[in-house]
Amino acid sequence: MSLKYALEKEVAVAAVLRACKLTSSVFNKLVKGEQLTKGDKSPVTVGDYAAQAVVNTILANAFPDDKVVGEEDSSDLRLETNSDLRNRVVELANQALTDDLTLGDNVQWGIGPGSERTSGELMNAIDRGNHEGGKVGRLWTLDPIDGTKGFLRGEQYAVCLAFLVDSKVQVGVIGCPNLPVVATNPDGRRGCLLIAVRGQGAEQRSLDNSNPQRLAIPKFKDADLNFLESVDPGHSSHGFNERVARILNVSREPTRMDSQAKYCALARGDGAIYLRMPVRADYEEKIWDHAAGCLIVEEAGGLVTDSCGEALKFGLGRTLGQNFGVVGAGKDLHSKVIEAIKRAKQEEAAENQPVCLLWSSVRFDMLVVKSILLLSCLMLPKAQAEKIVRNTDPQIYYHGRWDKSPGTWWAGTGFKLNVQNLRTLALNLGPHTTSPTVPIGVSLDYEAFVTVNISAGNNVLPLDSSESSEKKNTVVRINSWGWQNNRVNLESIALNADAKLLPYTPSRLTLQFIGDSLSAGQYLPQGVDQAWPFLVGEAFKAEHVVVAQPGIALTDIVSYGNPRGMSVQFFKTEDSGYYYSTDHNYTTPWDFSRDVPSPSAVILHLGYIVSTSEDRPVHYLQSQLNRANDNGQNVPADTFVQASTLNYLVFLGHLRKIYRTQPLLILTPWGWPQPDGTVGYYYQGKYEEILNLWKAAGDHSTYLVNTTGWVTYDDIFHDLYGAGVLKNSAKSLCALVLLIIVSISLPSFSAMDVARTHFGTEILSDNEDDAISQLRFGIWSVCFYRASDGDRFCSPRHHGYAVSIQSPTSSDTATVGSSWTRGLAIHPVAAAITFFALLFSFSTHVTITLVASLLSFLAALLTLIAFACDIALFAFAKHKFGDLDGVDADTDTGPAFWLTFVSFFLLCFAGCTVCFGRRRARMNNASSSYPMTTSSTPFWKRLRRIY
Ligand SMILES: Nc1ncnc2c1ncn2[C@@H]1O[C@H](COP(=O)(O)O)[C@@H](OP(=O)(O)O)[C@H]1O
Ligand SMILES: [Mg+2]
Repeated sequence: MSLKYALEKEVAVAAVLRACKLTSSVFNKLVKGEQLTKGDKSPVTVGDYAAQAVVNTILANAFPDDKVVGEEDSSDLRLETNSDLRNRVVELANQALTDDLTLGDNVQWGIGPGSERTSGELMNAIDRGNHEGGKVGRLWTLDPIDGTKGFLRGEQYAVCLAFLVDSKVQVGVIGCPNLPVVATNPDGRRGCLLIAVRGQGAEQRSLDNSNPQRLAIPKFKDADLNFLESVDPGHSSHGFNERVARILNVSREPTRMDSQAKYCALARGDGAIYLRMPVRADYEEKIWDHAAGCLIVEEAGGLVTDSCGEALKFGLGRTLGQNFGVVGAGKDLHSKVIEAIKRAKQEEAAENQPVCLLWSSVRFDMLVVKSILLLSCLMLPKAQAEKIVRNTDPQIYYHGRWDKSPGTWWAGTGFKLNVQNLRTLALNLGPHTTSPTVPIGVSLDYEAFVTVNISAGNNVLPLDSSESSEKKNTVVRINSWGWQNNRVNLESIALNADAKLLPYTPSRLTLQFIGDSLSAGQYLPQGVDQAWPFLVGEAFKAEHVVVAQPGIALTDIVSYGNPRGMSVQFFKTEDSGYYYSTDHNYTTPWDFSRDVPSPSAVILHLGYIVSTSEDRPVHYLQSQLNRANDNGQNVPADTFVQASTLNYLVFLGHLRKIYRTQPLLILTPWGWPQPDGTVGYYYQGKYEEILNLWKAAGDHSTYLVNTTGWVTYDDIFHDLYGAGVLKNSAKSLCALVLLIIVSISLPSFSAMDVARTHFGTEILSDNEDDAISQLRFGIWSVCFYRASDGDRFCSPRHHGYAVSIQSPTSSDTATVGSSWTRGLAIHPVAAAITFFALLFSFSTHVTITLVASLLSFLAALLTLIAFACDIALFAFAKHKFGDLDGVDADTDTGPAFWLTFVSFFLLCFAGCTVCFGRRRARMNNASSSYPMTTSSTPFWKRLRRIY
């Protein structure tokens, strides 16, 4: 019978010893050029690669089914430009693998003379370390050279290998080629091997695998306490350690060394406390940097946790996720350190108060000043420390497509949070954030989205915390709404310290939309947040993902600046840039497994962008605005459906591989409405053809949604191209011209009379000596036509004129007094108001167009009153002259009468167009809240509207 994990321990020891021999030999011979800089700016040498190749080769032979999480991967090494480096790695690895067998070695582990591997085999061996880790099963984690910077300086580094079962470390082996065997004799023999198996204790051997010694952490007297910390201040906060040291009365200087050699030193009692507090909020500790050391310390009688006292979580993947900081110490001391860390955090928060900062900077000899400042500092409410939520926190509910940076990709991409006791919220954004700002929509508790502009760095969102009450939950929804080139590179989220992040419960209905500019919300004041897919998603209270971009074609062609069509872009993107940046390449497949929950239905609206110009007539406004290139990409209908490699049917096929059972809803494009009310449809009949072919291929959960007649001219062009504004302004303009002509009236325009009377008999008027045959009523004067020669004579221009007619047979007279003509002056007033309505109607601002609308209605009302005056004058004159003795009079309405009538209707229509015709206004209504939250009454009613 053998002890548990004896074989794993033996294999790990053999592998680490060979790797140590390799790395020690390489150090002395390392030449310029034998090192690379990784993406995270950390160095990696031929030693790191070769050591990983050796250890992984041994593990693959001994335990072929075991998974490995290793620090390095071979992608850089495989590049042709790095062939020298690769050859060197192969040479070093083969030297180590073929070295003679020593005691305990087994030839079946792929070692010993004759065990050379090819370059390809060794590269593959390195990449066996690419496993993502996880909670269950057997797993190894390897850091081939931990503390690479120390290694390059010739100081401490370590080869670290740990074996885990179901995320618990069972075996840990660390080789430290430069660690003195006895700490008190730093110039003595160097090279230690530390080994621990869970439940079996920890031991140290020398690097020739001899001289085993059991390890036990000693009890430290207060005076002997000291810290073990990283050399690199970018890896662990030296300042915070100093603060904790002060609280614990630690007087000894900290021991700084690179790598997990610190854990070894702790397990041997060379130092008392391992403390590693994060410097960067977004950095997550890697499992290979802690697993082996953690077990060695624990088996030596110590405890390793995060800075809150929580166990380190090795089952989350390649990192420790949310574990914040790492603390290791003997069991008795550990709880004191955690307590001291807590106090240090509070102190740090309090010192963020300016008064406290002042206090700490005043010299001690200014005792009075210092005392006053201290008192004020203590009396001030404690500054709120922040709770930093990293972008990898599983409680962040991401939606849409995020690239690796991580950055939002398509419009509408964002995240949701469910926060208890929320008071402050700041977004820390990385350098990939679009400059200078990105507009985001923010909605609290399903209220309407409000726009906030944010940029790289720290962005405090303007929440109104006045209504805060403890223990309430707030659902925060945030998304980037810009329809193009708007990326939010989320590094972390800062909440008030006492806020608690809870899981967000997504709606059971999730809709995936795929579309183009109309779906992306191009030109809408709030982009995709006002576009149809977003509104549909909101109306259904669904989670929704919009994958849409202006000008995007279905087929793989260059289209309006998009180098690839949707049939490529839907599935792939690059990971750290946008089209307009140089690193755009569409090579990284999207990870669809992150779509949780996966969509209940997929809704497609594609086709317009690629259609032929015959199918889609150039619309009225386009021709007006001379947008010459916007007449389709001329993809023939048959190609669109089938025949080329990236067409609708192939696209559906690719979609089906991801969305195996979900209904696919194919919307026929809305069509292109013309001002005359007709709609130009394109690819007519082709969508039915697609569906039939698709069904014939065996798919029966795809449906056609025929949108014929759904969209009219007003729906599209009011807001998109300002057509509504033009149409509306045109009505006001016509009304204005008519009213001005009417207002000028007689005598300037002889035909612009409100009413006119023809006399069959020659009669006399007060105003004219000769007999007259006709008179015309204008706004400012009356004109007479002489019976003898037809000449015209007008009364002087006057506001409120009068006219009298005498009966030729009696002394009877008929008078139209000034009270009947005075009211006609309302015509120019209506014209003036119409002028202002016209001016305001050119604006696209909602409030101003509303004012334009009101002014149009006011002008219409005045025109109506003017028209009533016209009617009254006409009716009175007809009655008065008709009743006159012996007079044959025929009174009729004049052109001004009817122009006033037409102006009234034009103004009514102009007012209605602005008020009711705006698609934007309807969209705003449709985006009202969707109260599906589980929390009771929302307590943050809305964002403070200060932006
Ligand atoms: N910002 C950061 N914060 C904490 N640790 C970091 C870090 N950047 C890199 N590291 C890790 O710190 C390790 C070294 O730890 P130490 O500072 O204790 O020697 C590095 O291991 P490698 O040297 O294997 O890359 C690396 O994994
Ligand atoms: Mg490391």
